Amino acid sequence: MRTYLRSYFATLFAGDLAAFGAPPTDEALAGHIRAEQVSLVLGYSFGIMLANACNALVLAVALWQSADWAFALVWAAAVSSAALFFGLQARASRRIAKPQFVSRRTMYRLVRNALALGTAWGVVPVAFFANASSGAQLVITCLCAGMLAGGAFAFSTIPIAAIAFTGPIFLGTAICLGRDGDFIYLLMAVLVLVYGSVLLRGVFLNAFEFRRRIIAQHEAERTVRQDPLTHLPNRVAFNEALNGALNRLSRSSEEFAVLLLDLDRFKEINDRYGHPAGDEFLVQVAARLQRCTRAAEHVARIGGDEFALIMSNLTRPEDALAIAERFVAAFADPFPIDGFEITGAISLGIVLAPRDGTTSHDLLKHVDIALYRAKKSGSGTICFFETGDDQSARDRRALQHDLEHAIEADQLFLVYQPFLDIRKGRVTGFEALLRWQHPTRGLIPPTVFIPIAEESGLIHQLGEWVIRRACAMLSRWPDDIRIAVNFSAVQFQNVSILQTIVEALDAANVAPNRLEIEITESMLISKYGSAPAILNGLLELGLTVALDDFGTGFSSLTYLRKLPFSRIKIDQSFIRDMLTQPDCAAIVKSVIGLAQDLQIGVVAEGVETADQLEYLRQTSCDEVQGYLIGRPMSGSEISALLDHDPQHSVHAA
Ligand SMILES: Nc1nc2c(ncn2[C@@H]2O[C@@H]3COP(=O)(O)O[C@H]4[C@@H](O)[C@H](n5cnc6c(=O)[nH]c(N)nc65)O[C@@H]4COP(=O)(O)O[C@H]3[C@H]2O)c(=O)[nH]1
Repeated sequence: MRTYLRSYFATLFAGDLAAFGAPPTDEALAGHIRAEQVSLVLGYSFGIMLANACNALVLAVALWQSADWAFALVWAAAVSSAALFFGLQARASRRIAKPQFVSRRTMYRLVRNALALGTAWGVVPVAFFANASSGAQLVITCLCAGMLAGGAFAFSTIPIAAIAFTGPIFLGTAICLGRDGDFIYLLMAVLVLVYGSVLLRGVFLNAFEFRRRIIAQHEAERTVRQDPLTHLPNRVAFNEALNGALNRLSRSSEEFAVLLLDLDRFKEINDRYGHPAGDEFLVQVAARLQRCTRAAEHVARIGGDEFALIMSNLTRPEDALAIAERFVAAFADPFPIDGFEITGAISLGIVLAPRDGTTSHDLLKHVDIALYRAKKSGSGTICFFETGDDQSARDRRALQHDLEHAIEADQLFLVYQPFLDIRKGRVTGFEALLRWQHPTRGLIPPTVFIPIAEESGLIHQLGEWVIRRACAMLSRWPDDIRIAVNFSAVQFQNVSILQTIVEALDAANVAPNRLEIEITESMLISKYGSAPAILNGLLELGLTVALDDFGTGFSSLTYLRKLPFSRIKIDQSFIRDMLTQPDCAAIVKSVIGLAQDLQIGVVAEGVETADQLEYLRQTSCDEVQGYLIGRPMSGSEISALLDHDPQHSVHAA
């Protein structure tokens, strides 16, 4: 019972209408309602307090001739200075941004102040009415009535504060009127009672309506600011929180950190296990991330697989690192979804404000750059932003700018690396590899500029150029020679590539089966929806498709069964180590066996030594490619080579 009463009174004095039968809310929402109530009261406070001070002075003047003038003067001085003090305080706090949450303690203080001021006015009829002149009595009556109405209006959203303020005035008036015993005064007392109850009823109706409106508005805002899947704050809420943190930084130098997290290989999970499983994965990730943070901090989901956290009041950068490490550790255990154990991982970028920026634009740009470096360094990496990062981002942008003009400036060219049929000892074709001769930076390798082209979308233009150039070159070579062209995952976004291929083959007048497209494993499970359509389109056109870098990506055995590849290319990392590491040798042997069983060709990439070639010959590998057979060469070198040896019997060195 005691606990019940204690909790009831705590709710009552916190201005919560649940104490008067309204449905209870959680503390976060209750705090938000209190913030709205207090903000409204503060809005009126300065004017009302000024009126209080004036009224107190009017009363002192009206009682100047009365026997109680000295007490009235002291009373008026105390009330008007208290009213002015509170009024100025209210005005000052209005200048500060409106809080989203107000504690119960603040509301207790407000109710207490209302009671104190109400009591001060309640004293007036009791202490001064009897000895006052009839004119002064009229002034007292008017003032009390005005105070009652004003108080009820000011506290119309907080009934308990309205009761605390008006209650003593009603009581004082009732005592004053009842004490005399005069019938007219008794009638007046009844009138005051009726008047009071109508006033309070109005206060309650208004307060309930106000609360209902705030809750509805809060719900609406929550849907705008909340990610519907994970129920975490979304990008809108995150941006607001970031602006709030920046405001606090400028006002009170409160430092903070922004952590940006990206799920590694989320697209693969989505594609492999289906979208419902992908959604469930995100929900579980959100819950694990939220468990790693401090109570007042909320991880936000700001993109498909991107999460962010603002760590306010940061004392040391190590604190941000500690949370980041907790995030990484949260992925140690797999996620149980639909009977599967799905493993996940994240990469993280961190910026510190003000060190890394004092505007949201700079901070977001820099955290993105830090995340980019983290992702490049591999899963589970955490990177703080470094000034050098900015330089490398600028470099990337400059390179992208130059790449935009590289085709028309004739800076791109293809080199060709041969495939050797081991059994026949002759060249069967060449892989076209793109090169960029930059006017000032020299020769830039594709591993540098292809990712930039992919990120910027330039790859479509580049890819089309490569296809046309490769087909044109192919037309100069014998009919039994094929050419292989690399395809990026991004190119699978653009169905028009099929048209380009048809046009290029037509223009060069070469048979489609001489053109091979090399795609990587990761492309098969890429996010690009049109991938299967384009793959089938390629096959329908009569092209062959090779699976590049086999063994380095996600297991694509299922795809091997589903899609009619003509060749698998074993990644060079396995070839490099197969003579020293038994596991690599086992993988090479089983991939060759697999290709034979599936009746498709198999090429070993990166063959550099005669021993490697011999081993591959013994394991019945079909074709090899690597520096031992030939480095990438220019078109004219290849033409000269083929002209010189019509049988293409280029033997290994
Ligand atoms: N250490 C060693 N390396 C060898 C050996 N034999 C060949 N290589 C290199 O291995 C890479 C093989 O190409 P990739 O796996 O398709 O990997 C290619 C491919 O993914 C991409 N790329 C090249 N040209 C194009 C293109 O036109 N379009 C697209 N989308 N990507 C391209 O750039 C990657 C790198 O190309 P490159 O720098 O030309 O590097 C080439 C080649 O020069 C060897 O015996 N030892």
